[in-house]
Amino acid sequence: MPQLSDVVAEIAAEMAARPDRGQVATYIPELGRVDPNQFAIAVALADGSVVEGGDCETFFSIQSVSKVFTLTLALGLAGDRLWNRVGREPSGSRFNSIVQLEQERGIPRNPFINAGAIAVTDMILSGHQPREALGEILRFLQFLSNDDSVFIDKAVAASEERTGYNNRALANFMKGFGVVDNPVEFVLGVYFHHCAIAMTARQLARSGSFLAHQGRNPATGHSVVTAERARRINAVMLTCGHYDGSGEFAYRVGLPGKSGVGGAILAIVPGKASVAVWAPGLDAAGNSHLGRIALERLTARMGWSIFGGSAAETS
Ligand SMILES: NC(=O)CC[C@H](N)C(=O)O
Repeated sequence: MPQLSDVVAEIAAEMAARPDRGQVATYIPELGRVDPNQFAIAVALADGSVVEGGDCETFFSIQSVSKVFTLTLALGLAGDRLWNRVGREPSGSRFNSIVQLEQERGIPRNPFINAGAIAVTDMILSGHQPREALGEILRFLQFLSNDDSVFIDKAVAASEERTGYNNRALANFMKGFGVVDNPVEFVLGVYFHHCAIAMTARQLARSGSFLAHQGRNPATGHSVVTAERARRINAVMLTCGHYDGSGEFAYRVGLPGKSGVGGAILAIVPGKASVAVWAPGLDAAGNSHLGRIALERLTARMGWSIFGGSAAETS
C-alpha cells in the first residue's frame, strides 16, 4: 500500500502542473474572478490528523457542498418527513434545471439539485428569522470543522443575489405548488448566503468526517447524527451529489461525493477518511474538473473505491 502522504503530494504536484483546468463559473460574477490555477487537497483521517497538499490555507466558496450540511440540519429538524417534500432519486438534469418540477408537482427530485436544496433551506427557515437560520447553518459548520474562522463571503452572496433569476424561478414555482412555506425572498436570502460560506480544504475535510465515521466526528468526539443517518446521507451523495455527472463520478472515483460550482468536492471514504479537494475550473456538468481527476487518482492509488479493487491499480 503506498503512503498516503506521498500520494497526496504527487496528486498536488500533478494538478498544479496540468494545463487543462476547466472553466470557472461566471454566472455568479464574483466566482468568475477566482484564479483557476489553484488546487488544494485535504484528507481527514480517523485519528483526527489531516494530510494536505496544495493551497490548503486558501478560503473558497463551498457553494453546493453546503447542501450536505443543510440536508443534515433539516433531517435533524424534520426527520423522515423531509422526504415528503423532496425526493431522493438522481435527476439526470443540470443542477439548476426546472423541467421536472412541473411534471412532478413541485417536488424536487433530490436535496442536492438547486430546487431540492431551496426546499430544504425553507424547512430550516420555518419558525425562525432568516438571520437566525443562517446563523445556525454557519455555526454548524464552525462546530463540525472545529474552527470559528469559517465565514460567509458577503460579496459572493450579493453577487448571486443580483443574478439569481433562475433560482428565483425555481423557488416561485415550488411556492406555487405549496412546497415552499416561507416568503420566497427570505428563503433565497438564506440559500444564497449558505452557498457563499467560505472555508479552507482542511476545514471542509474535517467537516465531513462525521459521514466517514458512522455519524461521529473522530477529531472532536462529537456525535453529529446516527450511523444510519450518516449512511443514508452518503447514499444520496453517491447517487445525486454530482447532478447529471453522478454516474461518471461513481464510475471513475467510486465514493459518495458532493460538488459545488466554486470548484470544491467533498468525498467520503466510509470508515477511513473525509476528503476535500478544490480546483475552481469546472467541467460541462458544473463539477470541478481537476477535483474529480484528483479524487480518481486518490482512490485508484489507495484502493479506496467503495466498490472494491486493490491499491495502485492504473485507471
Ligand atoms: N452547483 C452549485 O454549486 C450551485 C450553487 C449556486 N449557489 C446556485 O444556486 O446556482
